[in-house]
Amino acid sequence: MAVFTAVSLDDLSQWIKQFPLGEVRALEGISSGIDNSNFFLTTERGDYVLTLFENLRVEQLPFYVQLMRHLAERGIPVPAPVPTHAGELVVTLHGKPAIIVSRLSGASQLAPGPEHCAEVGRMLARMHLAARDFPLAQPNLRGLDWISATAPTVMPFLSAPEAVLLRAEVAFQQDFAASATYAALARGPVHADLFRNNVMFEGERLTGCFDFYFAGVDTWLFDVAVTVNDWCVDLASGVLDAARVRALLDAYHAARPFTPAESVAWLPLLRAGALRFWLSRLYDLHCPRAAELLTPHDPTHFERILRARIEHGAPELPT
Ligand SMILES: Nc1ncnc2c1ncn2[C@@H]1O[C@H](COP(=O)(O)OP(=O)(O)OP(=O)(O)O)[C@@H](O)[C@H]1O
Ligand SMILES: N[C@@H](CCO)C(=O)O
Repeated sequence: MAVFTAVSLDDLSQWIKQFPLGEVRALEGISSGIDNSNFFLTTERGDYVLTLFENLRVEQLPFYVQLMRHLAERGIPVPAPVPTHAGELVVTLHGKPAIIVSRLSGASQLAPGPEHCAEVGRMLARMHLAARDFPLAQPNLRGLDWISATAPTVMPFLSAPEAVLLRAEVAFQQDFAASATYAALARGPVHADLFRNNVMFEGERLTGCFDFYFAGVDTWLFDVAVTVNDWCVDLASGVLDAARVRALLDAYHAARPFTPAESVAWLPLLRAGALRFWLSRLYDLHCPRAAELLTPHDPTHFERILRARIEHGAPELPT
């Protein structure tokens, strides 16, 4: 269950008047999602999603919400936040910051083929280019600073082989982040969590992506790595599927060509992407938030992916 704050039709009848959306017709809690309370909202004007932020700090929200607006205005298929009559995008409901965004059509594609991966690669490149002139900046809050600070917290819970791998990979990533190759990588606002469950499809047509609440400024290639590590792996083994990797990378490259520095950085950043989610899943498993009711994601999946990248490498980027 993922409606942490109950909201009723009655609660909304006055509240909705600050938006140009007419009367509320229906409200339905959304059961997936682990961070926020989400509702499908139907009004006289159409279909929307209402989100109440349970954990994010209010000062973090402008980056995410303005980024969605910026991308939507440039034709990237992401939820468009609806402003109030007064022009506010974030308002309070039951004491929590809340937004209303447009509802995307379609459904997740949890068993993607190369054609789906090509759509994702194309959209990701277009998104990176469209965000180049986004004026707000916020670092990736799950970047290397967070990784370096969090690794010692989970270390006491790990087996000896896990601890050896985690210590070695954090050191490897710290060295790589200090290199000239890393400094040469293109950067900008990135989604940073573009997993299968955050993208919608109708058949083979991508209809949109959502969940920008891990977005931040980081290297574009890190975003590609996070995306490939989810969309192009065999979920049982963590092994990359060559056809899906090729489809995603070729489509990205056609819209935003990879640079020579990115070719050198590709394997280290695939490892960085695996490390980031291995560690966040370890943290959620061993250090759960108070009153956490949800089943944590399995960390061993990303440990396997990290070991597979270290041992077997990865297909090269297109040039
Ligand atoms: N704009 C949208 N259009 C259509 N469906 C949406 C939209 N936003 C969210 N959803 C639906 O709500 C669900 C939960 O949303 P979301 O993933 O953003 O929540 P969350 O609490 O941040 O979850 P998590 O952190 O687990 O990804 C999604 O799986 C999707 O089905
Ligand atoms: N995509 C994350 C969940 C948080 O969005 C994971 O699979 O660990």
